[in-house]
Amino acid sequence: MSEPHETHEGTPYDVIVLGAGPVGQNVVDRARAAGLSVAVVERELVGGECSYWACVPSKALLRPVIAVADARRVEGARQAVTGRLDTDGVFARRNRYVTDWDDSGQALFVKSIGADLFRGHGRLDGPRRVTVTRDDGAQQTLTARHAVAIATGSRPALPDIPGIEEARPWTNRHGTDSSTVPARLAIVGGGGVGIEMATLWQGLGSHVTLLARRRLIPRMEPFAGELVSQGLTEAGVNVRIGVQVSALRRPDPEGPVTLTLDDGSELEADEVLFATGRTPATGDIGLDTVGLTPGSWLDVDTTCLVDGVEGAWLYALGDVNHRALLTHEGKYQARTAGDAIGARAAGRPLDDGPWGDHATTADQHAVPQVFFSDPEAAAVGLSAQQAADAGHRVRIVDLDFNAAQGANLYADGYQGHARLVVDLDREVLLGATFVGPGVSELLHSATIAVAGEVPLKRLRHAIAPFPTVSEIWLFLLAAYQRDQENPQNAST
Ligand SMILES: Cc1cc2nc3c(=O)[nH]c(=O)nc-3n(C[C@H](O)[C@H](O)[C@H](O)COP(=O)(O)OP(=O)(O)OC[C@H]3O[C@@H](n4cnc5c(N)ncnc54)[C@H](O)[C@@H]3O)c2cc1C
Ligand SMILES: NC(=O)c1ccc[n+]([C@@H]2O[C@H](COP(=O)([O-])OP(=O)(O)OC[C@H]3O[C@@H](n4cnc5c(N)ncnc54)[C@H](O)[C@@H]3O)[C@@H](O)[C@H]2O)c1
Repeated sequence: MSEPHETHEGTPYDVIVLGAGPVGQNVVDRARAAGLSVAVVERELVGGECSYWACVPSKALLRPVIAVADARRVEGARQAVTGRLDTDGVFARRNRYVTDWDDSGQALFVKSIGADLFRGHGRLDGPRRVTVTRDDGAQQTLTARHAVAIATGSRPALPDIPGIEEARPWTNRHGTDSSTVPARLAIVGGGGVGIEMATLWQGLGSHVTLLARRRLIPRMEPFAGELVSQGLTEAGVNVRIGVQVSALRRPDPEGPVTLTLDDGSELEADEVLFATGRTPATGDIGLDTVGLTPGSWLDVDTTCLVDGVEGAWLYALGDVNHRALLTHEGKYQARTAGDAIGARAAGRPLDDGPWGDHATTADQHAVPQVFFSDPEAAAVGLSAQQAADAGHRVRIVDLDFNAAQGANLYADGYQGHARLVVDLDREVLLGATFVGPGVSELLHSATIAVAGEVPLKRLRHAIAPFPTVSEIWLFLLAAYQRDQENPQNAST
């Protein structure tokens, strides 16, 4: 296998990666660790959406909002919170975390692991070939001996509503890079982006109206959306569920935007932010040259090889395969596929059975997700409904946090709710959901229990330290045991 720095125009690389977001960089890293030469193509910033306009800036902006809300829940600390958030300080902190949208540090990392970075727009040009078009129009063709990995991510999906262009809506981009606080912000969409943006912009001083056509964060247990809606309302957000936007107008580009809702009413705001889902960034990457449909999500097998492409050379990782649009899931796929690429290139047998080194089994069973709203909502595995739909015989264990003695030292009047979904046939966890302040750090324990299929009989020996939020486990497992002893009182 060749050393990357000996590579020159015309000499094939072992692997070409399209997109240097978190997912692209992880597959580069694993392929390099396998001794393969790697070229990575990036058209914008090395680090991707996650580093500059999604996970990192949103969490950097949310943290001060949540820190103040947490202090207000503690007698003695509450009295010290006397002013408003210093928005200049909050934006300066965000700017540090996104390194002022300068990607030289991440570019240096890519080069430091021995990959060649090509700046420009990458497109497939038939099997194992990629053309790179630079901003100045210059083109270069790269070829791959073993694999091409597509990690081009996703873009905001905007609905086709009259007036949407004229309204110049914010998406996750301005929602995370703005350094001005709109006096009135309308947010359309009640998924993860919608609730996090509502939490942070209301916290920074905007009057936010959140418009959702159905319940909030619908992929989690229904109580998660209800508690988040309650928290947003208490923070001052106008949460409107069951409404749709039917038209927008903004005749003066510098003036307010007016939303017409499907009940005939109108809403005026200084900015409108659309958080209505994502579309794959696969529209202009040459998919047609390898028999695939441009603009489609890419279905993959357990090693992340794209379905329907001959020769085991094309991989799709991260948002583009639509398995779970989360950075940590994409990075897991990238580590797994990177190792599979290495094994295939070396002619070694694959370990791609369930939970094998070259299988992304957790994508099907144990996807953890945290929404950093106030309260936080954290879940892994199946909801009760998903478990029932999948035909499992389940027991549901519910707990209000005020019953969890050790946990409630965390905040005065500590509020929240947890649910376990137990597979009664195997007595293992299928899923867990926690909603409340500080629960994000609780989730990994549940992920271990779900991915490890830890028997509940053994889980009760995993002792939670007193007095921590983890004592929620103690009360959940005790409730399960009580239900087993008195099944007539239990929820199934
Ligand atoms: C507001 C917001 C908050 C989020 N918060 C979280 C969170 O807290 N935790 C979490 O896990 N997930 C979060 N997500 C989801 C997360 O951002 C994505 O799952 C993640 O960015 C996917 O990584 P990726 O590498 O697949 O794609 P991206 O991060 O989108 O990176 C893709 C890269 O490919 C490049 N590219 C695209 N096309 C080409 C081409 N043709 N040629 C060359 N380069 C190309 C792009 O420029 C980009 O740099 C959030 C999303 C949003 C919108
Ligand atoms: N902390 C995190 O992990 C985090 C935070 C934010 C986003 N994300 C991920 O990023 C991805 C994108 O998030 P998102 O919130 O944009 O998408 P989403 O798919 O989670 O939610 C979009 C919401 O918009 C609604 N919607 C769609 N079209 C609409 C329309 N025309 N009018 C009104 N509502 C409409 C949908 O019903 C849905 O509830 C998600 O997969 C999410 O998990 C993760």
